[in-house]
Amino acid sequence: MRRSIATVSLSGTLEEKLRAAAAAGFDGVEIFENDLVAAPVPPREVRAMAAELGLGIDLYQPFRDFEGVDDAQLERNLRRARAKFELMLDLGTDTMLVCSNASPVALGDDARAAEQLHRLAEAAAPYGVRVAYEALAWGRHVDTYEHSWRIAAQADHPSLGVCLDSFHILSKGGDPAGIREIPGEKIFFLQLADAPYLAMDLLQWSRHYRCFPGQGGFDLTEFTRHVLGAGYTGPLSLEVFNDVFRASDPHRTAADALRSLSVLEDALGREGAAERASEDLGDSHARPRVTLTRLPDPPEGAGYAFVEVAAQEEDAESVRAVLAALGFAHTGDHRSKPVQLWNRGNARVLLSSTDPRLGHTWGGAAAITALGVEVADPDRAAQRAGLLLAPTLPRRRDPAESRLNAVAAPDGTAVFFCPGGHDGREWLNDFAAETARHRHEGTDTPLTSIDHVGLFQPFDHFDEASLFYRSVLGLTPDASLEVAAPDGLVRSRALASDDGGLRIALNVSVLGRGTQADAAGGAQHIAFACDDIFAVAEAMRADGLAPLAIPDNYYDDLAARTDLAPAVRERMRENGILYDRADTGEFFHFYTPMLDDRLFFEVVQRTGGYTGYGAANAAVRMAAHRAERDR
Ligand SMILES: O=C(O)c1ccc(O)c(O)c1
Ligand SMILES: [Mg+2]
Repeated sequence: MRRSIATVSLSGTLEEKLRAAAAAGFDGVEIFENDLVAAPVPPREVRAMAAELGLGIDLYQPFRDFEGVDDAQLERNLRRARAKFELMLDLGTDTMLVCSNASPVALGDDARAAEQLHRLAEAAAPYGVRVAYEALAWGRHVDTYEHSWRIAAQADHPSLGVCLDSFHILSKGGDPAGIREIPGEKIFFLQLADAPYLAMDLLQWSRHYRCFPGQGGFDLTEFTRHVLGAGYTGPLSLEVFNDVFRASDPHRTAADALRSLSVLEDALGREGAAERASEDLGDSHARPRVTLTRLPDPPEGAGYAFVEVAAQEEDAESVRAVLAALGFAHTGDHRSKPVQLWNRGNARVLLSSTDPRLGHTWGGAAAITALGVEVADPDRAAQRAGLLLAPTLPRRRDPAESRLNAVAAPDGTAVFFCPGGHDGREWLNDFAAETARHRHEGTDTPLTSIDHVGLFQPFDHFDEASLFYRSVLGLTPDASLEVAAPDGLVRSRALASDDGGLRIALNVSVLGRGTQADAAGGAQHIAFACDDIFAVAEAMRADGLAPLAIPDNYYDDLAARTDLAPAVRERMRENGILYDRADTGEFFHFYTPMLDDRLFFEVVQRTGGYTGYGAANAAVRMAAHRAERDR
C-alpha cells in the first residue's frame, strides 16, 4: 500500500521533513498547515520540492472549526476554505482534512452540520478537492467516527467522505469493527497512530504521546484489518504528535516510522487481510484491492552465537577475571583483530580491545558492543533487516575470514547474523585455538548458554529500539514495567523469541537521565543460563569472587512470602541468589559486582516454563549495586 507520513510527525523545517520522509522511502506526505505557513517558500515550490524528492502530497490538514456554526460564521468559514482550496491547487493536493469542530460556540445540530459540510464539498468540487471529515476525540459535538460518518452520509456529496484516525477511535475504546459499515470509497483517508495506555486528558495524550504502530498499546493490525475490510484503498499514513520526535533527528524518526508500517503491512499480509477483505466485499474472484508488502520470514530458532564486550586493556583485565571466576576460559584469539574468544559451554563472550567508543553511542570503560545472533538463514535475516532500514555495518573483507552480515541497532550495538547448526559456526575458525583450560574443569558446574542480554537505552530511542529488535529479530515484547532504582525510575521492557532462544531486556531512565544513574539502572549486562545455580555460585566464590551482596531484609521477605525451605533460603543468602516464581515455574539468579559502573554479569536458572527475568527483584539488584558503589 502507499505509505505516507504527516509532516507534524517529524522535526525540522518543512524542507528537512520532506527530505527525511523521502530518504526513508515514503511515497507521500500530509502537509500540516503550520509547517506550510511557517515555510519560507510558496506552495508551488513546496510541490516542486516534494515532486523532485519523489513524494506526493496526499493530504492538506487540518481545516478546523468549520461545521455546526451560525450562518454568518458559515460564510466566513467558506471564505477561509476557498482560500485553502486555491492553495491546494498550487500544492497539487486533492484531499483536505476537516476535523470536527472543537470550538465551544459549535452548535450540536447534525442536520446543520451535514448541510454545511455539503456546502463545503460543493465549494471544493470545482477545485477537484475532496473533503475528509475527521472526528477528533475531543470534538465539541462530534467525537466518534460513527457520528462523523452519520453526518457525512447525511450530507451526501461525492466530494465528502471521512478521515479515520486510529488514535481518536482507540483512545476512547471505540470499536473499530463498525468501520466495515462505511463504504470503502467514502473513507477518503486513514491516519495511523499508536499510543501507550495513559489515563489522561485525550487532547494532551494525543498531542504529546502518540507513537508509531507497534510502539504503544493499541492493536493497529486489527484496526487496519477493519479499514481494509471496508474496502479502503488509500494510503497508510502516520500522524504522530510526539514530544521526542519533535526534537529528534527527522531522518531517524522517518526510518523508525517506515519500519513500523513495514511491520504492520507484513502482519496484515501474513493473515491474508487483503484477500479476506475482497471476499468479505463480495469480489472474491477479483484481485485483492490492495497489495500488502511482505517481509522475509523472521529468523526461527535463533539463539546467541556470542556477545561482544569491548574494553580497553586495563578494564579488560577485570572482565577477564570475572569470566574466569564464572568458569569461562580464553579459548581463542582472532587471527587479525585484538579480540579474544572466551567460552563456557555454548556461552561465548568476545572480548575486544578495540576502542569501545567506535560506532557506539556508549562511551565508557567496558560495554556490550555486539550481539552475535545464530540464525538458520543469515542472508534472509540480513535481507529482512535491510528492508526494515537497519543500517548495514561495513565488514572488512579479509579473504581468510568468514563474512558476517551486521546491522546497527538504534543504540549503536552491532547485530551480527551468524549461521547456526552443526556445520555453521564457521566464524569460530576466525579464532586460532588457545590451549587455555577452564579453571573449573572437572567440577560439574557448566553454564549452558547466554540466557539474555540487558541493554540500557538512550531515552529518545527506547521505543525505536524495541521496535527495531522486535521487527528485525522477530521477537515478541512483554509489557513494559517500571522499577524504582535508588537514583530514579527505570522503565524496562523485555523481548523474546517464541522458543526463548533470544531474549533482550531494554531499560531506560523514565526521566531521560541517560548515564548518571549508571550504578543502578544504567548498566548493561549479560545473563548466562545454567542448570545448577548453587554449584556455579559456590565455584565462583571458591575462585575468590563474591557475588553482588543482597541484604538480609530480602531473605526475610522471601521467608514471609514463599515456602522455600529454610536450608535453601540460607544457601541462597550465602550466595546472593534471588528468587521469583510464576505459575509456570521458578527463577533463581545472582549477579556479579559492577565493572566500571557500566557492565555486570548475571547467572540464571529457570525451572519449568518460567519465561520472566525476575522483575520483582530488579529494584533490589539496583539498590545492591548502588550500595556496592557507595561502600
Ligand atoms: O490535535 C489536533 O488538533 C489534530 C489535528 C489534526 C488531526 O488529524 C488530528 O488527529 C489531531
Ligand atoms: Mg488525525
